[in-house]
Amino acid sequence: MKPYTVKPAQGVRGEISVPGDKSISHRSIMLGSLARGTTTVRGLLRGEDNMSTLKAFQSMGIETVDDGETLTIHGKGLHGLTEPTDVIDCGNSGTTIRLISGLLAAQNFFSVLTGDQYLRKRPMKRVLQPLSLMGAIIHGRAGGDKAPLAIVGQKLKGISYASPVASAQVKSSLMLAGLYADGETRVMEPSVSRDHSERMFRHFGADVASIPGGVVVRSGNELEGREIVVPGDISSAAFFIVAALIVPGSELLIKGVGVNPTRTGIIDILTAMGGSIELLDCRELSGEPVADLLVRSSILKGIEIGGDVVPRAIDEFPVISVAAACAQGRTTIRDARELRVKETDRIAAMAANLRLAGGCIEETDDGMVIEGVERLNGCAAESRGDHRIAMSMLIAGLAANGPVTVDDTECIATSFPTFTALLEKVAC
Ligand SMILES: O=C(O)C1=C[C@@H](OP(=O)(O)O)[C@@H](O)[C@H](O)C1
Ligand SMILES: C=C(OP(=O)(O)O)C(=O)O
Repeated sequence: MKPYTVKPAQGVRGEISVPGDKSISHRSIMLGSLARGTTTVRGLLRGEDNMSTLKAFQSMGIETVDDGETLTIHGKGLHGLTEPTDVIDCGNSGTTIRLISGLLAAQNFFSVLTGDQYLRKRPMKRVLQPLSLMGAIIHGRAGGDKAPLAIVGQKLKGISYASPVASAQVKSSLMLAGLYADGETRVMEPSVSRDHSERMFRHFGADVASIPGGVVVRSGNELEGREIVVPGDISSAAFFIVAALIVPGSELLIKGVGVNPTRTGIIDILTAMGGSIELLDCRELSGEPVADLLVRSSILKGIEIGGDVVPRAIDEFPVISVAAACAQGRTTIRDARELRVKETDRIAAMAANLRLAGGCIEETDDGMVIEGVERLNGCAAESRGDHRIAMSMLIAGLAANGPVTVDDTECIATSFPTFTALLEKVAC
């Protein structure tokens, strides 16, 4: 347990850079390992989730050198991984376990994947079921839905799969399997999820193409080592964007944030609520759009949120619920049932925590209804071991009328190890 307390702030001011994008960091380690030759990654997120991915590839014979600035990966080509001699521990990372399940299903060796107490409760059938259609042999607890997973690598065949959920993890897992499968692998999704895999596959020379509502991968191309620069994580920037909007007297510049349109739901939602967020100096890094964000405190208004914007902002709903609790009027969030199967049930966790802070919030099956209050209270909040819940409640503390203490903030290291240091830098 590592409690942390945030006191009400007079403003959130200055200039910061947030650490590298978690999704892009995972994919750069994976594709760098599968490519021939050297890949260099600058701006890699060194959070616990990404370190789980890095250790997984090291345990399969990949050599890496990290000088603190650049991670160098000595890739061994598509068929260069070796059988891990022990169980691979994916820690808290859904992205690690789901993506590498697709990759390992196609290797000529046996592997076992597990994770922490939270990851072992999360559903895996969403990837294992389509992988089994490709010919994968994967056993898991709870009828094949929960880790630990035992994977007996096989020759796979391409399939055409329409995923019932918009999930970049499902899509990417099948894309990785598709690098090895006979023929082509098509994945369709009900609305667009983050497309970092598509962009990075292309960057490394894989045969990948966008099709209406999805993506197609053909096996055959070797991947070639590349130089990658990872942009700042918009999911991490989101906490500071909301902080600057809800604390009066704020003006914050967040430099070098990834603004891939499949991730900018948070900007669209907060702008629709009346938030002042300017995109400055838009540019491109390794095939990903980047901008500096200038955020000024704003009077927010409640809105209706649902549909296609939801997967484009999926990790941001905990902090969006904080913004909604500080807005005028009612915010309704729909179509966000996926929040119930993240590190924790994020709908239940935010409803309980915001109520402790004097918020007026009702849970629905697939979202929440939040009535804004004039000012949140100080309170003792519970992270439930979920990094995004911990950070969201600390942001709520900046705008509350008394201190907010979060009971356990160790989990923040999952995605944003420098969070409290940056908070102390900009909160006045
Ligand atoms: O592919 C990725 O990097 C991720 C996809 C999302 O999960 P789902 O695919 O389950 O929506 C997101 O919540 C997660 O933090 C990262
Ligand atoms: C849900 C998340 O990640 P993952 O699924 O990789 O554990 C997250 O970072 O909010």
